[in-house]
Parts: sequence; structure tokens; C-alpha cells
Amino acid sequence: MKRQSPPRSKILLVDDEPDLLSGLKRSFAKRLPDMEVLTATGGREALDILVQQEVDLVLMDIMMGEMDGLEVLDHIHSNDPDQTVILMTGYGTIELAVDAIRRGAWDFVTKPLELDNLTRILHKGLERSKLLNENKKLRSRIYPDGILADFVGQGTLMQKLYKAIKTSANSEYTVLIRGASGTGKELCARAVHTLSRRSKGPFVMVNCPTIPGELLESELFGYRKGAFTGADRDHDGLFFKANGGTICLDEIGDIPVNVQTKLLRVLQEQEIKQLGADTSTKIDVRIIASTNADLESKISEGAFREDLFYRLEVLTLRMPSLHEIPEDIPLLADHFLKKVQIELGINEKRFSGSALKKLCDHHWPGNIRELQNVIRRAALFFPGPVINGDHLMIDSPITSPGSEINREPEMDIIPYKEAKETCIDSFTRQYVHTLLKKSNGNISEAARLSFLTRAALQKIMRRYAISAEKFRK
Ligand SMILES: Nc1ncnc2c1ncn2[C@@H]1O[C@H](COP(=O)(O)OP(=O)(O)OP(=O)(O)O)[C@@H](O)[C@H]1O
Repeated sequence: MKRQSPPRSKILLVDDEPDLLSGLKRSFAKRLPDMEVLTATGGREALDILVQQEVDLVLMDIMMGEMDGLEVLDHIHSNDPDQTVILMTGYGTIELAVDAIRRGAWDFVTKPLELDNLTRILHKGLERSKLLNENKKLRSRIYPDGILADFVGQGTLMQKLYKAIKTSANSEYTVLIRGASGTGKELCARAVHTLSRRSKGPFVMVNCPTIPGELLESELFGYRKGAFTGADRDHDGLFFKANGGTICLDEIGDIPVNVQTKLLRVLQEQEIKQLGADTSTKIDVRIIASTNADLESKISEGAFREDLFYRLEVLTLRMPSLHEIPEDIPLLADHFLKKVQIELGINEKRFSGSALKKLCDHHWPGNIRELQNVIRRAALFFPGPVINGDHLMIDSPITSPGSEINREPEMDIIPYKEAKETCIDSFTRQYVHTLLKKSNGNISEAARLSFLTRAALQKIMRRYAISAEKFRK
């Protein structure tokens, strides 16, 4: 197969001296053979070219007849603030060049041109353009039909979601992502960040219930050395880690009221006063919160601050449950099957008609994550090119790896790490089922027996779509 060569970088040379243009073009052909060089003898011509073509770098003289370089620079940047422009200036006009830098030129070179130095600067300028372009591409990871990269689903509800994600990404407001466990809330939070102007900054995901309540405040906001016994050094905290970017507080409904109060202050004042600090520090962090809890009920029980709720839900994104988007199940199933084939390096498989029907008929309490796990298990445990209905262990959630192996003794040989993860999945499911059976569905009792915190156990239950209800007598 013929390999495609990478696209050539394009440089636009702008100068009203045709001799200089043709001289430079000849020199560049020798020194920069991978580049395409375009030329323009004036500002207007240059602007026309830039409207029609993507150019990686503009090298332009300041002193030009019809429109000087600074004026052209302003026009270029009003259309594309990221365009890399290097200006050429004669001796004695250095001040002008400094002014140009202030107005957004990336660099300048002095005439007469010293070709080694110019080549070095051009390489650096092109490197800058490349990085900016990669970032732009990342930010516009939206396919022409409006679907976001990483997301699968084309039905009406998913289309509405993509639109809402894009709108949220274009603003700086706080976002509240609501939806049941496994519906893609984390994926959604990442998409809002990636499509926003903060995409170059950090994205910090905080699973609130996994941090014990008494540590959450110091983990989120940090502390100064000596703030409390054991604080033997300064600790920045997750909000500072997210400075310039986005923080996503997952399961916001589970955070203690004292932390809610502090969070409210951060939202109102955009500054943090760390434990043990004398003064507050300004921060620039966009907050996304996600929850599968009924926050309104929590408010009426006094467990969640109403004022914080209204601050958080400036923009609300609702993730549909999988049973609400049945038309997308075959697409998602195919997507996960392809993914697992790549992850496990196994031969291509497909679903039989009975398998697809079973997938579409199931109610999916654990949503997209449950679908993903079911497909992973089927692909892992059953060799052969076709996954049929019997291979999908949907109806019998209490499965032990042993029983699966007995039913189908021949397993595909897959990397040890993946096999182990899948067994951990089955083990966790079985462990929690046994635990809940023993405690008659009493979560506090189950947490006590397992030495897990109640919140940690609930998190596991949500992740595996296990409800305590059916274990209650
Ligand atoms: N529309 C989708 N297309 C492709 N993959 C998806 C989609 N939605 C979710 N997923 C995948 O499903 C899995 C679960 O998604 P995610 O962790 O974002 O859910 P969640 O709602 O945050 O779950 P929890 O509340 O339990 O933390 C992830 O592997 C994610 O990549």
C-alpha cells in the first residue's frame, strides 16, 4: 500500500521588493526543501491568500508601500489570533519591531537577512504553529455530523447531549452533570474540558466518596505547614493542581456540609484560603460537578446546601440512561466489541442476531458501563468468531469465573493483566452479592462486615449496578 507523505508546511513571504522575494524563495528551496513557499508583493494580496489557504507561518516586511506590515498584522490577527507571523525590519527600525511584538507578531528578524539565523527562527516558528494546530484539532474533536469523538450514539437524545456539551464548552459557567451510574458522566466532563478554551490546562477528576470526609477539605483546598498535627509541609491541594484548567467533582452529593460551605465560597469569590494560611489566593478553575443522587431530596433532608445547588446547576447536562436510547445499543455494542478486540489482541468477532436481540431487550440498570462489561466478558471467555445470545451473561449476575470456565473450558489466551482485571470484576460482583445476602441488604452492616466505608461500598455497588433492595427480606 502506498504510504501517504505528511502534508508540507506552508510559508507565506510578503515583501514589496520582488527581487528579495525571488531570492528568498530560491534560498528556501535549498534549505527548507520540505516546505511550500507562497509569495505576495503586498498586504492585500497576502490577506487574500490567507483567506483561501491554511498557512503555517507568515514572514513579512514591515515597511511596505500600500499597507504597512503592522496594519496587515492587525488584519491577520483579527481573523486568526494564533497565526504565527515573523516580521522583517531594517536597521534603525528596531523600535517598530518591538511594537510589532507587542501587537502580536511572534518574532522579528533584521535586514540584511542572515540565512542561518532566519532558518533557525523559521523552524521554531513552524514548531509553534504545529503545536497550536494540534491543540486546535483536539479542541474541535467534533465530527462533521456533530458527534463528539469518544462518544458513540446517534439518536435524538445523544444529539441533544452533544449540542449541550458544545454550548457548555464555549462558556465558563459551572456545569452540573446528572445521570445514573455508568451513563458516561466522566466522559462528558472530559469532553466539556477538551472542547473548552482551557483544554491546554489540567483536568483534575476527584471521586469525592473515595476520599474520607475528614480529609476531603485538605485534599481539595490544601494546607500550610503546621496547620494541624501532622502537617509537616505545605500541601497545594487539588484545586491548585487544576489552576488554569477544570476540576470535576464526581458524586458531589456525597460531600460533607462543611466542605460544601467552603466550596460555595470558592465559587463566589474564586479564591481559596488554605488551612493554616493567613490570606486567600486567587485561582482560575472551572468547576464541573457530577452526581447520580437526587440532590433535591438531599436539600429537603438538610444534607445538601440549596445555595450551592443553585450555584452549581447554572448549566445542567442530563446523561440518558441506556434504556432511554435503545436505538444506540447496537452501535455501542459494536464499538465495545471492536475496542475489546484491540485491547486483548484477539481475532475479529461479531454478534449473532440472537445476541443483538438480547442486548436490545435488556433493561441495563448499570447502563453503558454494564454493557461494556458484558461484552468484555463474552469476548474474553468465549472463543470463536460469533458471540451468540448464550454467551452474554446478562441474566445471571452472580457468576464465578470457575462456573464460566466449566461451561466453556476452552478460553482464548489473552494477556495476563486483562484476564486478571476481568476476574476481579467477577470477584467483586460475587463478593458484594454475598455481603449483601449476609446483611439482608443492609448497607451499613455490609460496610461494617467488609471493613469498607459506607460511601466506598455504595460507590462499588453503583459501579456494578448492584441494588441492595433485592437482598432485603
Ligand atoms: N456514549 C458513550 N460512548 C462510548 N463510550 C461510553 C459512552 N458513555 C459511556 N461510555 C463508557 O462507559 C464507561 C462508563 O462511563 P463513565 O465512567 O463516564 O460513567 P459515569 O456516569 O461517570 O459512571 P459513575 O457514576 O459510576 O462514575 C466508560 O468506559 C466510558 O468510556
